[in-house]
Amino acid sequence: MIDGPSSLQSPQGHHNSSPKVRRGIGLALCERLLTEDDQIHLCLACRNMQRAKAARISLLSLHPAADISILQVNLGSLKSVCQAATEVKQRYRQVDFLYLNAGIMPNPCINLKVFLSGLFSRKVIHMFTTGEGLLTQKDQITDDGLQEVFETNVFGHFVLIRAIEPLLCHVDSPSQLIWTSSSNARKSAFSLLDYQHIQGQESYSSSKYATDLLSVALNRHFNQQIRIFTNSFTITPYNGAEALLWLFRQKPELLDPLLKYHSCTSGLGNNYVESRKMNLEEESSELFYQKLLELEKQTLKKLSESEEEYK
Ligand SMILES: NC(=O)C1=CN([C@@H]2O[C@H](COP(=O)(O)OP(=O)(O)OC[C@H]3O[C@@H](n4cnc5c(N)ncnc54)[C@H](OP(=O)(O)O)[C@@H]3O)[C@@H](O)[C@H]2O)C=CC1
Ligand SMILES: CC(C)=CCC[C@@H](C)[C@H]1CC[C@H]2C3=C(CC[C@]12C)[C@@]1(C)CCC(=O)C[C@@H]1CC3
Repeated sequence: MIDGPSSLQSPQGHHNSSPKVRRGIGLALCERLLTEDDQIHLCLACRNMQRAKAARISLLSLHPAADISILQVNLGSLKSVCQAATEVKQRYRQVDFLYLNAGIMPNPCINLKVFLSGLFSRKVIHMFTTGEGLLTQKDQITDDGLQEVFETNVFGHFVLIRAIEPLLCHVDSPSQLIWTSSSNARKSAFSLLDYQHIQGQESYSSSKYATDLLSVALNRHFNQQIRIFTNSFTITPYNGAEALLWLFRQKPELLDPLLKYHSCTSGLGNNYVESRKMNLEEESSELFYQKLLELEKQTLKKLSESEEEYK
């Protein structure tokens, strides 16, 4: 999911006659961005239009003069991602900020053994801030034949970025792409040989590590125009939006593409941003990027062939 001035943002789901506004990090970010600058144009990219409208109304109740539009996108469907990209290209000439915030962690289960041993070890704080090795998930396959967590958290965003690339790369005013990773990203959960995480049970950690790797490769390929940020465990969505808002205020050329920017909250409840070096090799990021280009080629070909069949 995406968001930002002259760009896009967070989706909401479920078929419901009176949809409630889902108060995640995406909506908190929109509120904070509009408080910072109510002249921006926000486009909320959401998978469920009812909930997108509810989010828009909620934002307008706080910022009545704000310019907010909505757009439908389901990141777990390549067809939907391609349609959304076409729509974005029709509506806008340039996207200044692209926030890729959507992410799922389906059916999480706590590994009690890891939790109990972590509780009585020196790593207890690390465990509570990263959830490292603590959670397993049950993944499933999408209609595109991909792992759902991988497609939603990584590949859907990747295809979208590439599809709207002409709106992002302007020499005179470069865009900022801010992709939500996590402190839960873990190198050992990811494998280049199984980047969709078909074989493991830590698809979320794997997908967030994949995000970190891709941010580095995208930054290189898009001529230093991409920056990544990550959250730690967030006590409230408002706190979780801290690094996202901080990045909105930064000059991209002063940021280091090998750092992740974490939203943190002190014991006294003060929010701050901390940068930490990512645990990755640039060579792996490039290899992964090439693999995704290949996957994109194959899956888009399959999609257009199946659409031809229906004609
Ligand atoms: N909460 C936390 O502690 C942390 C969160 N993060 C990351 O921050 C981001 C936001 O998290 P948070 O606000 O807590 O999570 P939420 O579950 O509240 O929000 C996630 C958003 O992603 C959307 N989404 C899910 N699947 C799709 C899809 N297929 N297509 C389009 N949109 C989709 C959801 O839409 P819908 O309403 O339709 O489901 C929802 O709006 C995620 O990337 C998450 O991984 C990182 C670190 C910590
Ligand atoms: C008392 C009791 C049963 C505590 C369990 C706590 C855990 C449920 C949390 C401790 C650290 C948390 C955490 C996350 C989820 C919940 C915990 C595992 C995330 C993995 C959520 C999504 C992220 O992106 C990062 C978070 C890191 C910390």
